[in-house]
Amino acid sequence: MISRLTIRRLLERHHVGCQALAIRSMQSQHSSHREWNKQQQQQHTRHKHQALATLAGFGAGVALWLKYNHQEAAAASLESEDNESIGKYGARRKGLPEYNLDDVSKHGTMQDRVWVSYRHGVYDITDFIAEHPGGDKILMGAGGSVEPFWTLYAVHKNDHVLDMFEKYRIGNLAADDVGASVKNMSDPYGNEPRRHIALKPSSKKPFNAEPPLALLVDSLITPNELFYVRNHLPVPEVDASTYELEVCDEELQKEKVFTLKDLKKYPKHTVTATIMCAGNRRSEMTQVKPVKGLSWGQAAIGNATWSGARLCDVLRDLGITDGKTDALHIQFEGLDTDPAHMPYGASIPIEKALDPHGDVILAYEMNGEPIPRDHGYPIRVIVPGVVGARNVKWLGRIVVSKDESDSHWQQNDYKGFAPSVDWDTVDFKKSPAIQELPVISAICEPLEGQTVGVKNGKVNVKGYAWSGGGRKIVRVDVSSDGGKNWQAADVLECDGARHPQAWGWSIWKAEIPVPKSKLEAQLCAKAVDSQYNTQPENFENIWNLRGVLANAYHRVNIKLAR
Ligand code: HEM
Repeated sequence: MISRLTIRRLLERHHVGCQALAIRSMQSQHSSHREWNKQQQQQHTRHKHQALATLAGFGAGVALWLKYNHQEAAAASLESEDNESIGKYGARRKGLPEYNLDDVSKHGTMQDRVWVSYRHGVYDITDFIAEHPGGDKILMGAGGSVEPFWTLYAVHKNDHVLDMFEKYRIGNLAADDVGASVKNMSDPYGNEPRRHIALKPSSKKPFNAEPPLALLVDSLITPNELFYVRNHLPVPEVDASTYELEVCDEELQKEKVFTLKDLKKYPKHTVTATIMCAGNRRSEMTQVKPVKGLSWGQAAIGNATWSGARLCDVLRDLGITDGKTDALHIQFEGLDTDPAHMPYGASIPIEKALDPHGDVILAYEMNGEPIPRDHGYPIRVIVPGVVGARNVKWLGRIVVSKDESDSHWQQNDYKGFAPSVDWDTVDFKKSPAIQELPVISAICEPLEGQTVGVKNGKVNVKGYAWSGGGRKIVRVDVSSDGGKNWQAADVLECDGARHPQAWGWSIWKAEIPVPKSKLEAQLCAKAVDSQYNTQPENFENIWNLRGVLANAYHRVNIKLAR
C-alpha cells in the first residue's frame, strides 16, 4: 500500500528532466536578486535592534553587542572578497579548443568521459568522480553546466575547490553559450530566514554558522538565536497549516500521514539535549593536515530544551514495537531537497527509536517556542546523544526499514577513517555512519591569544563538556602548563542529568594557578564521561580526511598580565 504522497515523491524523484524542472521552479519561487538584497539589508537593520535585546537578556552587555556588531561588516566583506577571488576561475584561456554546450552534452557518461562547463570553461572531470567528497551528486551536472548546482551547493565557490577544478580544464565554452544555464535564474537562497548578527558564518549558501565562543557558555541553555546552524540546502518554507508527516513501514506495507495537530495530540515530552555537528572543532584538526569540510571552530554545538511527541509513541500506533518488527533502521527525510528532488536524509538504529528511555522526539518546540525555521520548523526529529546530522530538520517522511538511509549524508559523509586513509584510498562502505559522539570539551574563556589578568597567581577558565549516548560528564580536568599538571574544574550539569540519559552538556569553571614568573601559558581541558572515556591527547593520531570527531584536548595559548 503506497500513499498518494509517496507516489508523488517517487514520481518527482525519477521524473526524466526533473533537474531542469526543479531549477525552473526555484527560479519562479523567488523574487529578483535586487529585491532580495534590499530585503536582506532591511532585515539586517531590524536585526541589530533585536540583537541588543537578546544579548542583554542573556546577561551580555552593550559593549559585547557592539563588539559583535563589527562582525556583520567583516562577514559582508568576506563575501565580497570571495566573489572577487572566484572571478578569476572559469575565465577564457588562450590556446584552448572551443566547444559549445552540444559538444559538452555528448559527454554525460563515464563511457563517453564526463565533461562539464563552468562560466567560460569546459572540463573533463572523469578522473575526479570517484574522489568527489559530494559522492554521486556530481553526476547531476554530467554533460552540462555545473553552475545551477553550484548556486545551490555554494561550497564549491571557494579557492581550494576551484583551484583543483581548473586542473581538469580542457577547453573554452563558445561565447553564445556562456551563462545560458543560469540566465534568469534567481537565487535559491533568496528566501532564507533572518539570522542573528553574532553568528559567524563558515558558509553562507548553504548557511552554516556558529556563535562567538564567549557567548556560548553564558548559560546552560543556548538561546535559539545563538544556536549554531548547519544547513546542507536552502531552508524550505513550510506552511504549518498544510504540513504533513508521512510515516511508513516498508516491510508491513503500512503507512499513516500526520498533521502537526495530530502530532500535538500525543503526550508532550520535553528533553534537554545537546546537539553537536560531527565537524565541531575541525579547524584545530586541519592544523595537522588540511581536510575537506567547513572550518568549524569550537561552537558548532548547543544545548536546548526540545518538546514534542515521542517517536516510540507514534510508531506504537502503527503497530511497530520491539519484537514485532524485523526492521533495523528508522530513516528520516527532510523537506529540503536538491535539484533532483532528493531530500536531505539520515537514519538511526531502530533500538534507539523504540527505546522509551532513548527520548527520540518529533519536536515542535525549541526552548519553549515553535522551532525556528533554521532549526527545522515545524518538526525536527531530536535524537539525543547522537550526532547532529541524524537530527533531521523540516522532517517530511519517516521510513521503518531493514536498510539504512541511502542518502549521501548517511553513506558517504559523516564517517570516521584512520589517519592513513586519503581521498585515493577511501572506501566509505568500510566505515559505519557516526551515531553516538565521543566525549568532548572546549575552553570558551579565555580565547586563543588573549591577554589574561593573573590574580593571586591564578586565572579563570570556563568551558563546556559533553559526551554522546547519554554518558554523563563526571569530571573535567584543566591544566595551565600544556598538560603536565591537572586540576579538576567545578562542573554545572543540566537538571536531572543521569547516565545513560544525560543528554545535555555541562558547563565548567576553574580558577587555576599559572606557572610563576612566566608571561605565557598553554591552557588544556579534557573531560571524562560516566564510562571513564576521556579525550585523546592530540589530533595527529585521530586525524581523518573528513575532519570529523575532532575531540583531542582543547589547547589555548594565552598571555599573562601580571
Ligand atoms: C553537479 C555538480 C556537482 C554537485 C551537485 C556537487 C555536490 C557536492 C556536494 C553535495 C558536496 C558536499 C557538501 C557538504 O559537505 O555539505 C560537495 C562537495 C565538494 N565538491 Fe562537489 N558537486 C558537483 C561538482 C563538483 C566538481 C566538478 C568538483 C571539482 C572538480 C567538486 C568538488 C567538490 C569538493 C572539493 C567538495 C568538498 C568541499 C568542502 O567540503 O570543502 N564538485 N559537492
